[in-house]
Amino acid sequence: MKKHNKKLVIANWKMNLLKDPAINLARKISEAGDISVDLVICPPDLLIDSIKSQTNISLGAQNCSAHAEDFGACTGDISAAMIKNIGCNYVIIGHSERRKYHKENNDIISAKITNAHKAGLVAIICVGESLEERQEGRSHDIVLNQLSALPPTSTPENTIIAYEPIWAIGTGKSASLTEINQMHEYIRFEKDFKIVYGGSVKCDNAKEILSLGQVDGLLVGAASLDFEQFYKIIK
Ligand SMILES: O=C[C@H](O)COP(=O)(O)O
Repeated sequence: MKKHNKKLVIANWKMNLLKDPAINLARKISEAGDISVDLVICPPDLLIDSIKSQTNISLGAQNCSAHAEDFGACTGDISAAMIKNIGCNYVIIGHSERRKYHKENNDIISAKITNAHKAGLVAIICVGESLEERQEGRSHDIVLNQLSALPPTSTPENTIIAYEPIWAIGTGKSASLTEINQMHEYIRFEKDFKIVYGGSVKCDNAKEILSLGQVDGLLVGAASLDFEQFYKIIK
């Protein structure tokens, strides 16, 4: 049974935008009226401080360190405590691009979620199967295994689950409404948290996806980089 009424739209800018266009986009979004959803933008880390100081948008990071300490000899890492300190309230963890390019497994993802919770951040945990896994009928098992990375600190208040089938990310082919609703229902049976959908969300399919009973919101990649399109989504 769906319990969460307010829709949430999370923009994942990934590794895109230089400083000036990023600030311009964030300011346009911040100053836009008639926004009917809760909104979170996850820019590249280097842009967070500038956007924080020039807009009133709620912000998140796209990753955090798995290291157990907030500070230390961990070259290139940014801790959850640092992300919180710079003014973010959210962090995306376990995106399929990080699972693929950085070989993140359940142990690493679990450590990152624990760190996010300890820092007072809401962890947005990405789960989803590949096309091959779906065709083999293993979607539920894959997602269930990914959900097992959630540490005992996870609650509906500090954790959001993003269902992102890998075959729908950046392909222009989103999952069908039935596929989305069924997987969200399955996830909710395991974890009754806020569950958002990601994967080729555009202005022309966002409304019907958001209207699904099991969908609490969206995680938007490419379409969040274009103001006109993103505004139609959040309006
Ligand atoms: O985090 C966002 C997802 O990877 C979706 O990306 P996309 O909207 O470009 O398909």
